[in-house]
Amino acid sequence: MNEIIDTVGKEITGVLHQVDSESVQRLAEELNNAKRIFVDGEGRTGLMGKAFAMRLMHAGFPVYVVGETITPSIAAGDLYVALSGSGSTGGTYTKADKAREVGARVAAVTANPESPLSQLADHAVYLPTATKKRLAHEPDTIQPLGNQFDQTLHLVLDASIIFAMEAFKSTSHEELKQQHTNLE
Ligand SMILES: O=C([C@H](O)CO)[C@H](O)[C@H](O)COP(=O)(O)O
Repeated sequence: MNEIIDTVGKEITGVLHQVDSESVQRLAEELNNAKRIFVDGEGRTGLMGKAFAMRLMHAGFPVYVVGETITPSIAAGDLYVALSGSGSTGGTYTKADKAREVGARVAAVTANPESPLSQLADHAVYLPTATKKRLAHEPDTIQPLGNQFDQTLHLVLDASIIFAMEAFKSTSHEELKQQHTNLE
């Protein structure tokens, strides 16, 4: 068991060292410049998106998760954050396309820089990880399906919030705590 935990940790550390930090910094700038932020992704990728959206809300960003009951329509000046390891998931691509059509900006986080989503996005962060597709350029992994992408996604998105908080908001831990639900 120790060996598995150790290998998973090494996989993620290795990938994180290859992420272009400037592209993550630019994502943080996109978050800060957006009128409102709409986070989207399917399956486990979408679950990482929900964790990201929750923390953005605590940090004071106007954010929605696409598909949730009270999410309004997207408009010009907003940012659609499209999360997809493959970059080819139909629903995410179609919604990104729609978001651009109405004048919103699109930021993608994906493991495939050649994917349709990467081509469409105004800004893309590339995570050089293994996905469920197991494409030729993807690294080896002991983990199933898109675990390596999902884990890296979670850490990189959290890092982008920390950067945005430090650079643009100076939000204190106490302020974040104030935003945390008190209905639990
Ligand atoms: O749920 C998923 C699957 O378990 C892979 O780990 C994916 O996140 C879902 O299928 C969406 O795929 P991508 O758009 O390629 O991230």
